[in-house]
Amino acid sequence: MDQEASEVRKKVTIQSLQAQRRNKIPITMLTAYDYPTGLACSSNPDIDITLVGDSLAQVCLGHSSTTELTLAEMIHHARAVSRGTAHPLLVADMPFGTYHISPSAAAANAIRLIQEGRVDAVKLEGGSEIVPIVRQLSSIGIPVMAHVGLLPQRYIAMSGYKVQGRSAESAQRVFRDALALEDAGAFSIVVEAVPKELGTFITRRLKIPTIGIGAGPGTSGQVLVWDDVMGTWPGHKAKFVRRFADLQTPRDSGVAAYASAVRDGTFPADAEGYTMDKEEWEKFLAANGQV
Ligand SMILES: Nc1nc(=O)c2c([nH]1)NC[C@@H]1CN(c3ccc(C(=O)N[C@@H](CCC(=O)O)C(=O)O)cc3)CN21
Ligand SMILES: CC(C)C(=O)C(=O)O
Ligand SMILES: [Mg+2]
Repeated sequence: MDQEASEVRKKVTIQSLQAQRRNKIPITMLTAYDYPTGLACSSNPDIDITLVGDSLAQVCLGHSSTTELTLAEMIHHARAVSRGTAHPLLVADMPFGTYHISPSAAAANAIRLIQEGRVDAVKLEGGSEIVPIVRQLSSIGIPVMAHVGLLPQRYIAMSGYKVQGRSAESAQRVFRDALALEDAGAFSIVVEAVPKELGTFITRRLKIPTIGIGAGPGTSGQVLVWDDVMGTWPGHKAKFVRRFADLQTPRDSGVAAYASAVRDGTFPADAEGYTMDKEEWEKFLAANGQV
């Protein structure tokens, strides 16, 4: 990252995020999947956290579910995002299956994400059942962001992407999970697709910052997926998505303008190419039997 960009804002830390929570300055998190989107997140001093979400499986690689993403793929993308990241805290999702087998396997894979993927922290989906894993990672100095509520890696087990915590019993489960994950050492927690009352309640009861996605305005921060924000995701638009830009229209018109200019011969123009001294060109022609 160049000097100029990194001078815009000091590197975000776990401590500075805590301060934002305390001072009620909403935390902004946005996903990125490659070098240019990493640069774009980093270009604005008001982005606090860049997340290399496993949503990249769907929005970037065309898979139908995040469960298809491998650790090697995540490392490859995280490493690219890291090259474009200066001040934001860089977090990567641990892909499905890379942290469930045992705390030591989870640690080995998280270490790869840090060393090879060059991220600052890892994010794990799950509740009380992953407490030993979160405890292990936190205890060896790997910052863990937890993720409760709707867990996209379990869309089959949960029979689809469904709002969580709508009954008293389900809300209790999400709340207890959040408390247990904080106690296990998570530095922050994503709360996905829960009623806004619950998002606010959890935020008030926890000491760590909560980052909501479809959890209402009462969380310590918000996160959205890059392609949802930019209007380039052609798939289903969840209720919590707001499009902040429409990049699809200019993108498609760029493709169309290029194709038509090549077709009608207006591209390339004279100035869009190179020239050769006449003398050299004649020498070349003569050497090839032409006058
Ligand atoms: N483009 C994109 N945006 C995301 O936010 C996202 C991904 N992809 N891929 C990984 C996960 C999957 N996520 C999803 C996907 C669908 C819904 C969804 O359709 N929710 C229903 C809720 C229906 C209900 O229970 O009432 C909705 O209509 O909002 C929510 C989160 C969030 N993540
Ligand atoms: C939507 C966020 C929270 C996420 O987990 C992802 O992008 O994978
Ligand atoms: Mg994810």
